[in-house]
Amino acid sequence: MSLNRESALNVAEVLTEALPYIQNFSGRTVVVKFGGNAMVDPALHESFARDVVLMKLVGMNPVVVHGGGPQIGKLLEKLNIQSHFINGMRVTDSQTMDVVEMVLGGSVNKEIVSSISRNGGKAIGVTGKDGGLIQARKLKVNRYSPELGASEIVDIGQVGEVEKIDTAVLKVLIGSDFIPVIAPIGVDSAGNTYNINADLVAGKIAEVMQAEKLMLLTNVAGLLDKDGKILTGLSTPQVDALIEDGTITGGMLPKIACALDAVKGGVSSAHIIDGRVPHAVLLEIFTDVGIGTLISNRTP
Ligand SMILES: Nc1ncnc2c1ncn2[C@@H]1O[C@H](COP(=O)(O)OP(=O)(O)O)[C@@H](O)[C@H]1O
Ligand SMILES: CC(=O)N[C@@H](CCC(=O)OP(=O)(O)O)C(=O)O
Repeated sequence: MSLNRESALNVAEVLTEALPYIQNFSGRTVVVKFGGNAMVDPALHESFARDVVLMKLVGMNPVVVHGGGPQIGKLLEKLNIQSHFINGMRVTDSQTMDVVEMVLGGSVNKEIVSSISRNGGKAIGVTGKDGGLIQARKLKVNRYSPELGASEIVDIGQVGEVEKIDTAVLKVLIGSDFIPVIAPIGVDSAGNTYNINADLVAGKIAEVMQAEKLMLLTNVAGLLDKDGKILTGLSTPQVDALIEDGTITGGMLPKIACALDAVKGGVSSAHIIDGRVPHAVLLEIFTDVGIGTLISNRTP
């Protein structure tokens, strides 16, 4: 692409504006969760990969955790396997688990690794089974039952929560300048495999790595109120009230919970941002343009 003098000056301006951010974040870990909904558009997939490569080139340590809910849904549908969600979690029997592992650990993971490689980065794809990265246990889900008039624990199959992250494999990869690309599948000490919501994995990884930022890319502009306005800078009690009055539901539930947990656990800030915006990651990191919902340990 050739630039005229005016646009070349704009480029120079943008680069100098980015300088303090590059200096501040150099050597810091940034965990980026690439949601399944945000990755359906090939052009956006490519711009995401370029952003990650650029972050690495300017000295940050990006760690990618990916979802793949819609991609899992498509294959289940093809195979005529019914699927449903409780509290934003996919009910996972053993047949569904096989499909989840195939899609997350296989096609989706390798597609992201390939697009990062195509754009000049060195990525390595792993699932939580590799190097014992994600030790999991069965998730107990509490759901309000109108029949009982109280909440009850429901069994949603092989759905897990993170018990422990063993960072050894991540440190080896980052130390050798690879970009880790992580599929949210965990395993327990008995060898049982678990399907884990990708937001929860991203939050825990950000916490144990004491990341500078946790960025959750999704298919909405951020956390929205009932009128569709973006909410930002929220405290835990405010979030609890929004869950209680039904403003936050479905896939936004694990997202907001893990963002709050991550900042409580020492991550400087968590961002829920619109993955449908080209270069959403770069805009968030290198500019003052506040996009999406920010949750930081500086909120009241
Ligand atoms: N208050 C809210 N603000 C924004 N999105 C919400 C809210 N409550 C529920 N949602 C739903 O959460 C979805 C995002 O979660 P999810 O579908 O799991 O995305 P991803 O695949 O990116 O993880 C949105 O598309 C929206 O349907
Ligand atoms: C337990 C559970 O719900 N696991 C998710 C894992 C993938 C995921 O989290 O994908 P997104 O980020 O695209 O939603 C699922 O089976 O869909």
